[in-house]
Amino acid sequence: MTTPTTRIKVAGPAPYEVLVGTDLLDALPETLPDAAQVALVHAPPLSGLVDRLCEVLAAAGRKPLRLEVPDAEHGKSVAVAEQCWAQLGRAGFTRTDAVVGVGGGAVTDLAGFVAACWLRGVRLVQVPTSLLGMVDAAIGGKTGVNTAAGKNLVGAFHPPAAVLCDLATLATLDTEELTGGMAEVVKCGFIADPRILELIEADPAAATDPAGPVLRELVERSVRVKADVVGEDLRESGRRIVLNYGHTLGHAIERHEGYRWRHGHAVSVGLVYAAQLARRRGLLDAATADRHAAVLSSVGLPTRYRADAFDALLPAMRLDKKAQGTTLRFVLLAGLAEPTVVADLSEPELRATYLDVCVPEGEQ
Ligand SMILES: NC(=O)c1ccc[n+]([C@@H]2O[C@H](COP(=O)([O-])OP(=O)(O)OC[C@H]3O[C@@H](n4cnc5c(N)ncnc54)[C@H](O)[C@@H]3O)[C@@H](O)[C@H]2O)c1
Ligand SMILES: O=C(O)C(=O)C[C@@H](O)[C@H](O)[C@H](O)COP(=O)(O)O
Ligand SMILES: [Zn+2]
Repeated sequence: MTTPTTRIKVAGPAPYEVLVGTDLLDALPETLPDAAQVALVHAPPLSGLVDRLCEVLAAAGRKPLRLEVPDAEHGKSVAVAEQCWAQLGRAGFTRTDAVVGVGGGAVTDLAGFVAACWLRGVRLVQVPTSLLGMVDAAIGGKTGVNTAAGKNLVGAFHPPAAVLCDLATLATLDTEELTGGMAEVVKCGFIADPRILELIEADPAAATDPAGPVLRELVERSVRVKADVVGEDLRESGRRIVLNYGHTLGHAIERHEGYRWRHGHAVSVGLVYAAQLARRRGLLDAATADRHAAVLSSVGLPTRYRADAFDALLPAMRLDKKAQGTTLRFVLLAGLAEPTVVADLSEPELRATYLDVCVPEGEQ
């Protein structure tokens, strides 16, 4: 069923719109005026959707170029980006041509990085097809790949010219992937829009129904939170850091798991950890801290991690992009929707709080 399209503006040096609705795929050519060639970066699970986008582009007189890449985090590497650049070179891709990322956050991060580097930056449109991609990864211009050193350590800021969030594409998304996306939705609830938390708490099943109105409202609210922040601070020189709530431990867990854990699942544990750090500090009341695990587990997200992992996680946390020199910086809450940055956390404090989020020995 076709539904009205919501248009959410993202401010900044080159403003753009995030469109949320259904049947948005036909809108792709108009987001790319003058592009003769359009490279569609996608993983195998989205090849059917890319067939349709190729037809739409061809009907509009554009030449589509399919760049199929390995799925999920396997595609998010310098080696895969290099293969994409080789294909762009063979096709004679110029600065008036464009790159489109079609898929989950891993593909939109990779496609963005490919576009940011080719000829030092060509036009990019994102067509996110996972919940996480729609509410977070495809918006705001953070692009990048993983390296042996860690998660997203190589990348560039390269905002898209448009983002098309076609909710109908969520119909084929695996339930666990949808659940992963809910971690970033919950993050938006805690850092900026508590109505998100109320909607999930009122009916977690409705909140995770991909065809239902509640999920649409959650997507729109989360997009507004992200758009508001990145529109003000594209390059993370200030406020944007709040979007990293839960990610210091989250990224360390992803690396520790060799990227076999989903991003959202790792961030979920990271959110609970950050809440407990704030509670121990006396920054956050116990009820709001405990609300984190309650709302995250209500939608099926994990809230605990291995008890024996802290010594491996700490050095990974130190590689976080928020670190300044040897000082780790955490985004914590000083109240509901009151994010703040805390830099003076000691190792004993980090270790003691880890006990609050770890699975007891013997249950791992
Ligand atoms: N740039 C940013 O601001 C930002 C923000 C948040 C997360 N991220 C990154 O996003 C990535 C996680 O994204 P994700 O959770 O979307 O995971 P993902 O990209 O790995 O996708 C998960 C799986 O779902 C499949 N999939 C996606 N859409 C589908 C659909 N409609 N139907 C069927 N299968 C579909 C994918 O092919 C993949 O197998 C991480 O790499 C994370 O670092 C980036
Ligand atoms: O957009 C942002 O800024 C974020 O921090 C959003 C995060 O959800 C996202 O996972 C992002 O990729 C993390 O960025 P990083 O700079 O910590 O790699
Ligand atoms: Zn994230």
